[in-house]
Amino acid sequence: MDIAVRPARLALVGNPNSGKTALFNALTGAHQKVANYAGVTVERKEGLVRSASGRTLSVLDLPGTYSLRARSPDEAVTRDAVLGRLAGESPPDVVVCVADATNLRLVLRLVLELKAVGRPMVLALNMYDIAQRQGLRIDLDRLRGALGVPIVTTVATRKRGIADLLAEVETVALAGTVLPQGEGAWHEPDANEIRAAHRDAERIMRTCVRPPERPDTLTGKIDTLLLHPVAGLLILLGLLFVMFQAVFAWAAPAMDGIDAGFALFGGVVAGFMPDGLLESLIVDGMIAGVGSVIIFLPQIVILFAFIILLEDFGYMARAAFLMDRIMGGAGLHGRAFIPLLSSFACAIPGIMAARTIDSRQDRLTTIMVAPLMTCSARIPVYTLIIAAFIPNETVWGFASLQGLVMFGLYAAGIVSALTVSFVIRRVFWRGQVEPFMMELPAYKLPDAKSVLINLWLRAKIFLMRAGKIILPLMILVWLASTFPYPPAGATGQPIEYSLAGMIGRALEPIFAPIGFNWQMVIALVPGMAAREVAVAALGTVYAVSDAETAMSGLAAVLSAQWSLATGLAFLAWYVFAPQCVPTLAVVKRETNSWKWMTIMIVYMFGLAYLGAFVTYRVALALGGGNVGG
Ligand SMILES: Nc1nc2c(ncn2[C@@H]2O[C@H](COP(=O)(O)OP(=O)(O)OP(=O)(O)O)[C@@H](O)[C@H]2O)c(=O)[nH]1
Ligand SMILES: [Mg+2]
Repeated sequence: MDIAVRPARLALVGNPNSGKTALFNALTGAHQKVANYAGVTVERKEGLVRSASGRTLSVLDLPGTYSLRARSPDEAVTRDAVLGRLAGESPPDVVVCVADATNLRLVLRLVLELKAVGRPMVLALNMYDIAQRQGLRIDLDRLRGALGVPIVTTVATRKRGIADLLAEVETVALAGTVLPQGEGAWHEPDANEIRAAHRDAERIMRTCVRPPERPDTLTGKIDTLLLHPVAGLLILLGLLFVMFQAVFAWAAPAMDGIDAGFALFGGVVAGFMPDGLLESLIVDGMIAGVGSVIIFLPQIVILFAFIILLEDFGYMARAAFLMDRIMGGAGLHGRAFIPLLSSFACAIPGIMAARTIDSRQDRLTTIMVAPLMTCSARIPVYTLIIAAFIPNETVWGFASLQGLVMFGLYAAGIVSALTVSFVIRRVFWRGQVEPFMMELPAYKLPDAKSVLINLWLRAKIFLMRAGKIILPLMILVWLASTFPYPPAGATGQPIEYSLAGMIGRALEPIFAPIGFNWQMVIALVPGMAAREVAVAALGTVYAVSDAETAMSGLAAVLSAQWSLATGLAFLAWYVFAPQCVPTLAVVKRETNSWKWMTIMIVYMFGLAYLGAFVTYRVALALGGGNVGG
C-alpha cells in the first residue's frame, strides 16, 4: 500500500448510535447529522483529515450495523464497504470499529467478525465519558490482549482522543496488510460459528469489564414514567401540544421583524429605481416573493429546536417505542417511526431513512405514507391560511386557537398516514408486521454545540431553498403573470390576460367543485416544485406585494377574497396533495419502480381532491360560504 500516492482510507464501522457520525464530524470537521437513536446515517459519507504527521487520510462514515450479516439495505452498504464490494472502491486500509463503551457486549461480536475479514483495525471505545461517569471499569490492557487489536478511548462530542486515534490508525496503516484481501476471508457464519462467537464475546466481557458498583438506574427510573402505556402517551401528546403552541406564540416577534425588514428593503430598493418593469420584477417578484417565504424561518427554527432537543435527550427512541403498538395496529413496522419523524422536516430524508427497515413490504409501506407527514415546506402555507381565517383567540383559557388548528393539521397528516398504511396492508400484502426491536439509548444531556449546529443546518437548508428554488420560481411566476400584456381597452386586472391567468382559467373547472378559484390554481402550479412557493405565488397573483404590505397584507387580502370554506379546503388539499416533484423522484429512486411512484401520485391526488371536496361542502353547509365574512 502506497500511502504517498493516495490517501489511506479508514472506515468507521460500529453498532447503530455508537457515535460514528459524531466521530466522523470530529475528525473531518463536517456537520453530518447526529441524533440519539439508531439508524440516522443511511448512506456512506466521505471526508478528509490531516494527521499530526501531515498525512492526509480519507474517512468513511457508514450506517450502523450489529453484524456483517446485513439484514437491511443500509447495513448492506456497510458490509459492502468493509469487504470492498462497492463498485470502483477498494476495501478500506484501516477499519475503525466504533464502540459504545457503555454497551460493549453488543459490539464484541462485530469486532470478532471484522477481525476475521482481516483488514488492519483499531477499536475506538467511544462515549468513554459516560462509561466513566457510570463507574464502568474496563480493563483496557486485558481487552487489547483478548482482542488483539489496538484500542483508544474517545469522546467524539468533545473531540477527546482524536489525536490518539489518528496516531494509532497511521501506525497500523503503515504496518501494511499481510492479511488476506477482504472478501475471501469472510463468509456468512453458520449457526455454530455464531454460537462460538457469542461465547467468545461473553468470556471477554467477563474478564475485561466490571459493571459499576452502583448501576445507573436514572434512565430506568425515568423510563418507568415515560414508557408507561397511558401516562407515557399522555406525556408525548402534551409535548407535541406545547411544541405547536410554541411555534405560534414564540415566533411572532421575530416574524414581525423579518416582515418589516423585507418591506423596508423593498421600499428602499423601489425608491432608488425608476418605476417600471424592472422595478416590478425586483421589488414585487423577487424581494417580496423571497421575503414571504423567509418570514417562516422563526417557526421552523422553533419546531426543529424542539425536535433536535428531544432527539438528543434520547426521547425520540422512547416515542417510537410508545407508538409501536399504534403503528403496528396500522400495519407499520416500529422502525418506521424514525423515517416518519424525519418526514416532518422533509419527506426526502424520511424516505431514505426507510432503508433501515429490512422487510421490503414494511419498507414500501413506510415510503408510501412518509409524504403524508407534515413537512416543513407546508408550514408557510398552513400558517398563512391560519392567519387569514382562524381568529387569534385563546380557548379554554390557555391554548391559542391558531396553535390548535396547526396541531390538528399535523394530526390529520399522522392519522391519514396510519389509515393509508392500514389499507396498503389490506390491498397489497397481508403478512405479519415484524416485532419492534430498537435499542433504547441511555438518556443524555444534549450537547449545546451539536444542537446549535443541527439547528443551523436546518435553517440553512430552508434558506438555501429560498435562494435556489424559490427565487428562480418567483421570477418565472412574475414573468408568467406579467406577460402577455392585456389588450388595449381591457377592463380586468392585467394578470387575467397573462399566461398564468390563462393557465388558471383553463384548469379552474377541475378545481371549482372544491372551491378553488383561478388565482389559487395559478399558485398550485409552481407549488409542485416546492410547496411553499404557493405562498409567494399567491402574493404575486393578488398583487399585494407592494413594499408596505408583505405577509400580514396577504393574509388580509385572502380573508377578504376567499370564503372560510375555500380557505379550509385549501388547507385540506395541502395535507394530502403529492406536491413537490423531488419527493416523487426520490420515491422512484428508492423503490426502483415507476409503479410505486404512480400509485403514490394517484392516491395522494385522490385524497387531496376528496379531502378538499368534503371540507368545502361541509363548511358550505355549515354557513362558511360568505366571502369576506
Ligand atoms: N456523551 C457522549 N455522547 C456522544 C459521544 N459520541 C456520540 N455521542 C452522542 O451519541 C448520539 C449518537 O451519535 P451518532 O454520531 O449519531 O451515532 P452513529 O453511530 O452515527 O449512529 P447511526 O448513524 O444511527 O448508526 C448523539 O446524540 C451524540 O451526540 C461521546 O463520546 N460522548
Ligand atoms: Mg451516523
